[in-house]
Amino acid sequence: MTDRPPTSLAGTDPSPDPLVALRGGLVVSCQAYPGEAMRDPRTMTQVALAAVEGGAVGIRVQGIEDIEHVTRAFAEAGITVPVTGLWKDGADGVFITPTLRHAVAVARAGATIVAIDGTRRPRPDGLSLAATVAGLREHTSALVMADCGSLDDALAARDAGVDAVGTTLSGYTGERPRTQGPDLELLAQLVERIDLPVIAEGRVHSPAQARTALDAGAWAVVVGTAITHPTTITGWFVDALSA
Ligand SMILES: CC(=O)N[C@H](C=O)[C@@H](O)[C@H](O)[C@H](O)COP(=O)(O)O
Repeated sequence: MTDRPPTSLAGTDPSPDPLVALRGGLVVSCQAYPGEAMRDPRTMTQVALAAVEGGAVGIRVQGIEDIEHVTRAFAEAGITVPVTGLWKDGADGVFITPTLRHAVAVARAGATIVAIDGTRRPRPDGLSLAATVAGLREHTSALVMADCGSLDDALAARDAGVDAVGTTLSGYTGERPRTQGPDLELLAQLVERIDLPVIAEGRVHSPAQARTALDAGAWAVVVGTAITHPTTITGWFVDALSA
């Protein structure tokens, strides 16, 4: 791994198209879970700012308060790095920005890209994915990323009119095995079949894996846990020492 100088905080990418700004780069997902020590919008904002200092071309943030906080801080600092927002409601089934109401709230909180559940499972509000995307476009100018768990999900999401698809839910919906690292097989399928930006996300745990995902055709690579979740990272080391 080479050391690289920190990127200037101001205006890291002037591109008006958020997806173009992400191309070929690293998106850092900054999330802390309910009850955790770091679950505080100020903390997640500091983590997001640190990730931008390190060269992230995009940030992914969960929860309305965190999205508001991060986007406000970025605006104040003149940072134009796109923020992908999501709202997790619940912990199983369709829980990543599950309804149109959640999606609109995420966009209104300041996200330029809204990540929504992009699976073929029934949504809690009864709307189809296509109706959700259409509704979001009617109310906001945000782009839509579909968090998918399989090729069939991504094909359906493309047909529903999303702007990008991600491998985010691979290994979590029962359609794909939960691979040790990123699901490179699914990534390759999506790159081959889907004529939209394909974002590699989920279990990218090392720079080498991120590089491999990009070389496999990913538009951008999202890393969460391995950069921003110290409890899990600590556990990796503790496990290694106690093995
Ligand atoms: C399945 C699910 O709920 N994924 C969530 C989606 O936002 C996050 O918990 C993940 O941290 C994120 O996708 C990044 O992945 P990883 O932390 O593995 O780098």
